[in-house]
Amino acid sequence: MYVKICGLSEPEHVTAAVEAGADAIGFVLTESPRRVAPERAAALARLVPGHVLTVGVFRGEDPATVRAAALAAQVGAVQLHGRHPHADFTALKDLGATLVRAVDSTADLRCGAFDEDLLIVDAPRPGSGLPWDWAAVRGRPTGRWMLAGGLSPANVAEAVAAADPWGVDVSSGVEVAPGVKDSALIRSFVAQARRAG
Ligand SMILES: O=C(O)c1ccccc1NCC(=O)[C@H](O)[C@H](O)COP(=O)(O)O
Repeated sequence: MYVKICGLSEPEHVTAAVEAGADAIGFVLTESPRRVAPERAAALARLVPGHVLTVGVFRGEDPATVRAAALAAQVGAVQLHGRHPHADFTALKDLGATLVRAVDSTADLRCGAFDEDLLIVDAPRPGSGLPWDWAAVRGRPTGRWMLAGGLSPANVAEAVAAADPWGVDVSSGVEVAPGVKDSALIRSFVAQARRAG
């Protein structure tokens, strides 16, 4: 089970996620209570070993803005959240970064349909922490796809059993307050996700 921990902003939580065995770590570079400046993301990314993917998260920005911020943040992946057109992914292909398309369950759920490398199937409002009907997508997404939206250490096993994803992604569920991550919850989520699949 591939595990992404998203919305990190403090060194101690980046280190906790790496030591817990997370496969990917996300830094929000768009409007959000979790937003960090690209330069801070770059400083945090320097704490991450090469086998862990660093992901810059965007929603609605144009490719030129994404490119500039991703280069400044020195992340290995860019995640475009929402209804970005195929052309946005095409425009970013030469960045050499892993491309992540993040959508809700009403979108095209074939990983690679927009030339992305990874797909996230999320709740309608990203970063909301609200569970949704994960079972409703079972069998629909193809390829390397992650389930997101309202996951937590307490429910990730249930969510994996319901949707049978390739991976999982969490933000709110490992926080003690909006935007405030908790190292124990991060460790617990990774452990529970590994156990689930
Ligand atoms: O996390 C945010 O604040 C956010 C804001 C705007 C666009 C995307 C955002 N997060 C993207 C993620 O990949 C989250 O991990 C995902 O939406 C799951 O969030 P949660 O339901 O809080 O676990």
